[in-house]
Amino acid sequence: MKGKTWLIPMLLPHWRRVFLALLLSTLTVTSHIGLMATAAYLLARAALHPPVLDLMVTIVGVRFFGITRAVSRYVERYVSHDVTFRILSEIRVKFYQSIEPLAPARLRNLRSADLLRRIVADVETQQNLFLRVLAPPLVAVLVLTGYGLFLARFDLRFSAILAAGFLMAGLIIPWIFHILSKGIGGRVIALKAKLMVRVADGLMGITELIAYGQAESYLKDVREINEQLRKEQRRSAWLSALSSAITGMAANLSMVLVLILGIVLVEKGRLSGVNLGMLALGTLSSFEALFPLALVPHHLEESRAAANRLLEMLEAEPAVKDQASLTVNPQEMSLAFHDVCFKYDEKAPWALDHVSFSIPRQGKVGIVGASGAGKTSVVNLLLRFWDYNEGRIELGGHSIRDYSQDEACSLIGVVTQRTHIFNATIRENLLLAKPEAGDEELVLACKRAKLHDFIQTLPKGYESFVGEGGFKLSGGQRQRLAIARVFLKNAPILILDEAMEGLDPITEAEVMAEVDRLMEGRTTLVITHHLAGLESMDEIIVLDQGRVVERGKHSELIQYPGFYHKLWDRTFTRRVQAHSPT
Ligand SMILES: Nc1ncnc2c1ncn2[C@@H]1O[C@H](COP(=O)(O)OP(=O)(O)OP(=O)(O)O)[C@@H](O)[C@H]1O
Repeated sequence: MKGKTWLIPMLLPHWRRVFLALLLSTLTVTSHIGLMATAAYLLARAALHPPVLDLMVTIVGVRFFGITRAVSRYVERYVSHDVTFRILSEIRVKFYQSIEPLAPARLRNLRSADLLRRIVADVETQQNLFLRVLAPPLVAVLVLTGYGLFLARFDLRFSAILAAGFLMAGLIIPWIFHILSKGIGGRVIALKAKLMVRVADGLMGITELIAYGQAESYLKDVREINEQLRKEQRRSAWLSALSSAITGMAANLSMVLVLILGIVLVEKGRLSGVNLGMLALGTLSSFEALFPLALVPHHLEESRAAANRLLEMLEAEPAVKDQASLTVNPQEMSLAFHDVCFKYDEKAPWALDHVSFSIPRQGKVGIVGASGAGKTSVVNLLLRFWDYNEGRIELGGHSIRDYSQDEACSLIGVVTQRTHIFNATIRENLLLAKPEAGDEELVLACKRAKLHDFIQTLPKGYESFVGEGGFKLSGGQRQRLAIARVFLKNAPILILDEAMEGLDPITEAEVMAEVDRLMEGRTTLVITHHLAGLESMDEIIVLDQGRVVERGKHSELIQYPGFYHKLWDRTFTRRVQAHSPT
């Protein structure tokens, strides 16, 4: 039910425009009735050859209604779409504000195509709720009342025929089709979303699909979903067309009944013959108000399904709830994990199991471990993407739960192997870290990250576009851009999460110097598979399946026959092999 009514509170602040749109819509239908009725009356009167002057008022009436109909239709479309688009833009903002706190924890389960569909198509579908669901019944009631009163002046039975026709075409027929089309709108929305996700996934993985010879079977899957969608849409179109046709029949039937009653009344001398055509055509054209009602069930079902998908996101609980914020002194930036336990969901195993370590202000700690050991989970907790289950995490002596996510993030600079580079200019990519930074600051940060000289060689310098995901940059340049961002942000805590992963040894050695500079004066957490550079760490934590299995300085750990020793051995042997002559 909520999916049907949720838009109403959003309409209330725009009640003036909504009311005006309803009035204009009623005026359009009324003008149509007026045009047909006066035209019929004019023909009937003209057939009796009265003096032309007697017809003048009716001629003016035909012109008046003709013009009013066109103008009011235009203004009505303008006003109703204006109010609808205002509401749509409010929904978009509201939706974005609601999903922002859900990122990334609650959004991970959604495919990007599905999320995109919710943001774009499901929001767009909401325009039908006012234009095609709420407005038409109200206009129909106003027209029924107005024209019904007009007919009552001639004979109450005309009004009764009109009311019966409206009841049939406006209530009974839509209700029957509502039952017949139950679930179709929801299925169409769900299938469209599924198709979009499937196509987007396939396009992104097209190389793998071709390489593994799976393109044809994938395409078959897409075709199947498409076929299901086509069947549902065909059924929906068939029902809509049938419902419109039956509504048309109800309109014609009402006109015929009015005509029959009119003829009887004319014969009895209780109605002038010139009014016959006017009453019949007026009745027929009053059904214009009812034609949109035939599609109300279809649009209602679709808007409800789309609204439910939006509400699912709007009402989702963020993984981390922001508490009242503290004011902290960034100079005091120490970091500590005390017996922290964390799992991604209730049934999952512990990703971190009683993990403890601490980094004093400007200290350096390294975390190593095999894939899946829980290294990135430590970062996820520090950035407040997720909340931990047990223990305590402290930033600058305060529980991290006392910080809002924004505050926690503002204290931490992160360089990861997956740093996202936006399809924008170098300047815009840098400003992400500090939107208010001036040119001098940007240049200084890039000089410190050893990126400035490269930027100078580009024809457009800082205004150069770097392409999607920064594809116009090399791996080393992308990492340098990430480092420049952190220099710009100048956060007191630094996290290097596999920052050197994927770089060749020469680039790695070059970038390492910039990373060392970045670490100076910052509380640093280094997460890595590579042991290079860990000699300078105050402490190294070795994680295995979420548990701390070894800890100590590099010089201590290589003495102990454990995971670190093995990893060191392997790294050392690889280095020797790489440098020995073949
Ligand atoms: N978003 C997630 N939802 C559910 N489980 C997750 C999620 N991210 C990680 N995990 C699980 O938590 C555990 C720890 O993962 P984590 O990413 O922290 O390991 P890692 O040491 O960083 O691995 P890698 O070096 O491969 O990045 C793994 O078992 C992983 O499957």
